[in-house]
Amino acid sequence: MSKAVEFKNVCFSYIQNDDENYFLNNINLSIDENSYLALLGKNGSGKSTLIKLMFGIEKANKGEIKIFDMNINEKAYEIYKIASLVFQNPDDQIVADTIELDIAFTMENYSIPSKEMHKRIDEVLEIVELSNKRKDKVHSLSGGEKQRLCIASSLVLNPKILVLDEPTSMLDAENRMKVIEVLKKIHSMGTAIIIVTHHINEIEHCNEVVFMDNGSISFKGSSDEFVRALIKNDEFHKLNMPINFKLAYELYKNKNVLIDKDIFNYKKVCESLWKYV
Ligand SMILES: Nc1ncnc2c1ncn2[C@@H]1O[C@H](COP(=O)(O)OP(=O)(O)OP(=O)(O)O)[C@@H](O)[C@H]1O
Repeated sequence: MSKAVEFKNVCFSYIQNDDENYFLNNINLSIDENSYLALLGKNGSGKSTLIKLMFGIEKANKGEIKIFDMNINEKAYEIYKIASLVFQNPDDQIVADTIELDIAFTMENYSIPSKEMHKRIDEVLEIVELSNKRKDKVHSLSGGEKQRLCIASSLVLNPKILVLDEPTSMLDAENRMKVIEVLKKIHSMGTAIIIVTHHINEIEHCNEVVFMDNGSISFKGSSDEFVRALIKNDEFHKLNMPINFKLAYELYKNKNVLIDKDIFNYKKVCESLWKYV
């Protein structure tokens, strides 16, 4: 299986010529091409920094970063064809007045023929469920729709990996779910996904989790393993845990009952709780 992302012994500091106090110190990370990975961690733990390095927005002081076997420092143009980044705030990303022009922008940069461009705009709008808004002005969209437009624009070149930095942080629960449904669809079509998020329940849809703490990777494993780690280990409780995890943690600690498989099913979590109250 190909590696979508590989970090080898990567060190990075925001302070120039600082070779002693790296913020990211010796990061080794390997992400498979079929991964749907959640990147978690407290504020300031280094999640966005890792993403910026992945896209060459910041340069590593030491080590090597490869996207599908291509070095980010040598093959940036080729990498941007197969790797797309979606920012937290859609307004940082949207460049045109209308939806179709915004989606066309990247394709124009890569000189895609006009006929193909029109076809691709239809396809990506269908994926994000905005087909009926093709001719609309961007300013008429809701926050959730704008975020889905950014996802559509990031899909035009059919990327092999899509990276999203807190795409749901500005959205209400309903719009968050819509974005998640779109991401599930994109993953099922064969695109690797990395999503930075503070919403722990979003790991339900992921197959892998990376947890960052103060510039280091302190956990990498399957989402099932991470669920069990959250329930069993005190160390993660500095996070803002959702109520289902808090209840599961208390049940495990006080009654030695482990609710891991049903953790995302509130009814089942409550049923387990009722037995002990
Ligand atoms: N351009 C910059 N110059 C200097 N320091 C920076 C810069 N960008 C980020 N930092 C610092 O690097 C550290 C990690 O920041 P980063 O944005 O990667 O964290 P994060 O985990 O994404 O946080 P959040 O969840 O709040 O978005 C923080 O201490 C931050 O202040």
